[in-house]
Amino acid sequence: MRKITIAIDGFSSCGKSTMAKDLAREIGYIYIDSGAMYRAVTLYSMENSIFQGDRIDTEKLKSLIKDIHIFFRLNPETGRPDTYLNGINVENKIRTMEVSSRVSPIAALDFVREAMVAQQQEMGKAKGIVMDGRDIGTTVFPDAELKIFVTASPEIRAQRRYDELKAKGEEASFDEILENVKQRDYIDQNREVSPLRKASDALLLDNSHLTISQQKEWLAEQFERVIKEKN
Ligand SMILES: Nc1ncnc2c1ncn2[C@@H]1O[C@H](COP(=O)(O)OP(=O)(O)OP(=O)(O)O)[C@@H](O)[C@H]1O
Ligand SMILES: Nc1ccn([C@@H]2O[C@H](COP(=O)(O)O)[C@@H](O)[C@H]2O)c(=O)n1
Repeated sequence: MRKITIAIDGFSSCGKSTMAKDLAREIGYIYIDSGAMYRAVTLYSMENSIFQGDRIDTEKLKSLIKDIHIFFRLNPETGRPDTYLNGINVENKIRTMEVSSRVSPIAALDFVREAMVAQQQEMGKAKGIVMDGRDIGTTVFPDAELKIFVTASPEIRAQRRYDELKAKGEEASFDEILENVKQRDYIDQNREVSPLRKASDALLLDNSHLTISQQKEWLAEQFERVIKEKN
């Protein structure tokens, strides 16, 4: 059966990776969390004095970007891919609030996007991939056979993230998370390069009132429909 490319975009913390990972596992496709790549560049920037307060030394980052190597490896315990930055597993480190609060300005830099998009396109060359992010259906894989754009209210998204952090035993403030979600949405939608937009041919999914299993079922139906059409 011919494999396809699946692009899942949308606002922060709305459940894109939850849906994407589950679908990829069930259909035997590769799953790539493109946000993890921007988070890894941000962590690298934090660890290499590229941030001076909130200011980003863009010239320094530009000169070092070729030294940033990101890859994913399946974690047999979680059954999910972990993110590696220059050979080190940074999966937990890139999910902190500090990284979340710094990632969108880094992801707005044209040379950072150019480097990440090139790697993402390389990963998807052979198709059979589910990638989630902000510009997958518009820029990375404009010819993807199945495109989804996910949304939910900021309050619902912040609550989901808050619950997740609490369940992991991490310190979390609902107000701080809500502020971060809104701030990232704003930067992601208003940046010059590849702003967050629904691709004109993407299906819109507002999952504010859907359970994880309902959205999973909906996505599986969309996949089955497209696969039938394409084969
Ligand atoms: N329909 C849903 N109902 C309730 N919780 C959900 C739903 N979908 C996802 N979640 C939970 O919401 C949280 C955020 O989901 P997820 O990490 O998949 O979002 P995301 O869109 O990939 O976020 P980010 O953009 O930050 O990477 C997770 O804790 C996940 O379990
Ligand atoms: N294709 C993408 C994916 C992500 N970003 C930026 O990275 C941030 C973190 O992404 P998460 O999916 O982990 O939330 C996100 O807020 C965007 O700023 C991007 O620009 N393009």
